[in-house]
Amino acid sequence: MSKVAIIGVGLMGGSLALCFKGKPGIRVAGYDISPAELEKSLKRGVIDTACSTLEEAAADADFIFLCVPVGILEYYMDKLLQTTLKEGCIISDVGSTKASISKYARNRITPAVHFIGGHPMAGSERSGVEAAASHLYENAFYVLTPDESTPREAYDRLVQLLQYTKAQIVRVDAKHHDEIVGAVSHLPHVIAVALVNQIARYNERDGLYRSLAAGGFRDITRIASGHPDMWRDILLNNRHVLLRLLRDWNGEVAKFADLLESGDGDGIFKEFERAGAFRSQLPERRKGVITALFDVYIDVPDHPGIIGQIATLLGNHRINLSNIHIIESRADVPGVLRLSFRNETDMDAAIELLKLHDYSVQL
Ligand SMILES: NC(=O)c1ccc[n+]([C@@H]2O[C@H](COP(=O)([O-])OP(=O)(O)OC[C@H]3O[C@@H](n4cnc5c(N)ncnc54)[C@H](O)[C@@H]3O)[C@@H](O)[C@H]2O)c1
Ligand SMILES: O=C(O)C(=O)C[C@]1(C(=O)O)C=C[C@@H](O)C=C1
Repeated sequence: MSKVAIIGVGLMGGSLALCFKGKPGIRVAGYDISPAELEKSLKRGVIDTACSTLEEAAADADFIFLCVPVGILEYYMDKLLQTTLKEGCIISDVGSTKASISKYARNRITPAVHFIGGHPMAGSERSGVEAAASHLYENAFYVLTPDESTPREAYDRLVQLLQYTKAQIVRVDAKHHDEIVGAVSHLPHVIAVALVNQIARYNERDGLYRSLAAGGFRDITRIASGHPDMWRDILLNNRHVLLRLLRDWNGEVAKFADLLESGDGDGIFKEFERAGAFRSQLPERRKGVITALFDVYIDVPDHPGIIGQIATLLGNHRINLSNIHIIESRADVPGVLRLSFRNETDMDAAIELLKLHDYSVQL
């Protein structure tokens, strides 16, 4: 029997619990500061056992997931390291920033247990266990940030458990994660909130602003309804990255002001054209925009049936392909195919096989 302890059974923790609960050989224990939340998660069947203390949840656990706001991760890390944990226990988290908690853990962790930071790139503006769903992570990227001191065995064990989320695991350096996620998640939240507050200010003098706010405003501002506690912690934690991003953002806004001032229609057209082209390349059916690390690119000659041949070749060798995408396909140039795999093992096996069949493979 494996015991999984979820600390903070809200949207993210509750969704993880739902992925693991009822799976063969797994028991899910939950702890939350709010007895009401914990009671709800037990009633909803999200966890097997509700624990009234952190120590009770952590005792004998094989995996502990910290699913609390970023600002209290270090506090819980300390508390966990003061309790008796099972030898080989893996502590992970789902916090939206990774550099500080990874560094904090690295400086304190004892050899008997492991910390591997995590961040599923999925979520919503809602919070609490009512919003939890077993499919929340499906097809999303799930970042893990092990470092050079993380034993391979522990990393593999965590990846194995996370297969139940049906997410695509990507391994990223913690600082690199914070830079990219600062740009693709934290900055957009700041922009959405600032925009809503600007319009709310106009609406105070003329209520027609709110009435006429239609699809466009709703689409770009859904994320402005995120939980203030959670976002305060994230933004403060990643503030050095965000300050740099906001300076860049000011530049983008200033560029538009210049284009408008000079009446530069071509310039405006080009801005929209460039944005549309990039946006159309965002991964489909996925909930984040971090580049998959399990992608390979192959040059393919321009002849009919080539995609089928490659898919069949991989299929015959039981290598699971999660996506196939034609990047370039013109009569006068060789095509480029992007093959995506769910994990490193499949990707490595595919590279070996394709090279054996004389394909030119690039990572
Ligand atoms: N919401 C998202 O879209 C999203 C996505 C990815 C990662 N995250 C990260 O996941 C973490 C949890 O976010 P969430 O959206 O699940 O929030 P949530 O509010 O839905 O859940 C947090 C849970 O933690 C509990 N909690 C709060 N303080 C606690 C404490 N001191 N001790 C024990 N439990 C405590 C709350 O009662 C709640 O049940 C955050 O670190 C956040 O950055 C959120
Ligand atoms: O979809 C949303 O509502 C989210 O805000 C999810 C989102 C994101 O920005 O993509 C928000 C915070 C996370 O840490 C990860 C994902």
